[in-house]
Amino acid sequence: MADTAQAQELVYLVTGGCGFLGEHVVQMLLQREPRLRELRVFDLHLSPWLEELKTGPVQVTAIQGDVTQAHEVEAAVAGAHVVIHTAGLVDVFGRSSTKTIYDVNVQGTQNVIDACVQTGTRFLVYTSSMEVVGPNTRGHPFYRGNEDTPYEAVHSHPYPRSKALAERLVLEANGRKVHGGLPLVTCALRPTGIYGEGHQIIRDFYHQGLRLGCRLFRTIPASVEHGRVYVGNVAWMHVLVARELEKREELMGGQTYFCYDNSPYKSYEDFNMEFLGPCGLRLVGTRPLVPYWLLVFLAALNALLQWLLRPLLLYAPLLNPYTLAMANTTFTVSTDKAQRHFGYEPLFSWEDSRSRTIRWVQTTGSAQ
Ligand SMILES: NC(=O)c1ccc[n+]([C@@H]2O[C@H](COP(=O)([O-])OP(=O)(O)OC[C@H]3O[C@@H](n4cnc5c(N)ncnc54)[C@H](O)[C@@H]3O)[C@@H](O)[C@H]2O)c1
Ligand SMILES: CC(C)[C@@H](O)CC[C@@H](C)[C@H]1CC[C@H]2[C@@H]3[C@H](O)C=C4C[C@@H](O)CC[C@]4(C)[C@H]3CC[C@]12C
Repeated sequence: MADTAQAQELVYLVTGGCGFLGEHVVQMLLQREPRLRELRVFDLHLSPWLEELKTGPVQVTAIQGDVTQAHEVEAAVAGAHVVIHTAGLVDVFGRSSTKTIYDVNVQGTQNVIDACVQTGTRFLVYTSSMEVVGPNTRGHPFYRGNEDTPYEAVHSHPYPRSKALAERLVLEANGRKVHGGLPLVTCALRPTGIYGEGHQIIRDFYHQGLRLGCRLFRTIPASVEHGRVYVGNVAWMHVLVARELEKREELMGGQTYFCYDNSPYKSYEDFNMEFLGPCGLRLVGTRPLVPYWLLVFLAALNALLQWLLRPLLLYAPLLNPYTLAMANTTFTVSTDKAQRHFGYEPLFSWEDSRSRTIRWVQTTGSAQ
């Protein structure tokens, strides 16, 4: 728990606080925000671990709610000093309808903004995504770019489109007068591919490898870099930006920041092997074992099967046209904007991030 030498008078709200990133943001706030009096955790699905947090010095208020319901959001926001909005539908596998993705990611974000304005909450941090930039539908590489790198952000998939629209709503809301007459101060954080304890996709790859005789088969060229960032460092950036937003509102208000740390630049599959290798898996092939055209065909077949089977069951494999295109397009960031604007430095080294993730994957293997 954080040192309580400072007066505890702040109320924070974390939407999506029971999610993969949200849980780490909640824990990081409790450990590193000494001014916290109350921490509200708002989520559609509340997790049992919340109960363990209710014995500490900070009042942890679990709120089961839906960001698409404006009245529920307003009730949760009322009285909060800061809102960290991580709630979202992260779906690139075709599990949810386009409407549902927009309802949650766009309308839900609009509801959070409106609630801040109506209740007088002045500081809003939004969890955006690298995908609001790219990779774009043209497959243009984004090689170690930054927040100012020119890039044609063109999307067709509902998830990146919804994130881009939501981010624009948040940034445009910066400066709006909230109840009480003071300006709303907003900013958006853009994590690249987050990894770490609780990451469902790495768990899926691990279990897939176990089923294939402790092997995974390379499908992506090793030369295609994909940006990755440790969940603890993303959580730390959220806590830091929320703290500094009040002191530096002129500089930080309305800004976007990529989330970054010292995780190495590797292909998506090679990066995953940093954790899956020590857990007993090996990646077969120094280059893709099947030709790209065959992967395109298989991805399209998966999409067709998903559509045909939808009335009967949800078929949502990792390989689909969108995930294949993403994995095959270089997208990495190299920036220090967060350091320059609010003094961000990664809290966890690459070595620490890696060992923590390996330990977690090893526990999930026994828990399958
Ligand atoms: N995972 C990544 O690699 C990654 C990368 C960049 C950005 N992001 C963004 O980070 C945020 C969190 O992502 P995550 O990976 O932790 O996903 P997640 O699915 O683990 O967490 C999302 C949380 O939001 C909650 N939620 C969903 N719909 C809701 C609703 N209608 N009302 C209230 N709560 C709702 C879910 O219950 C869940 O707890 C998302 O906004 C996502 O776009 C994720
Ligand atoms: C089946 C193979 C082609 C395999 O290599 C596919 C990997 C694929 C599931 C992932 C490749 C890139 C990932 C995405 C990326 O890390 C960034 C994202 C942004 C974030 O906001 C949400 C998650 C994601 C879309 C992430 C999802 C998995 C990949 C597509």
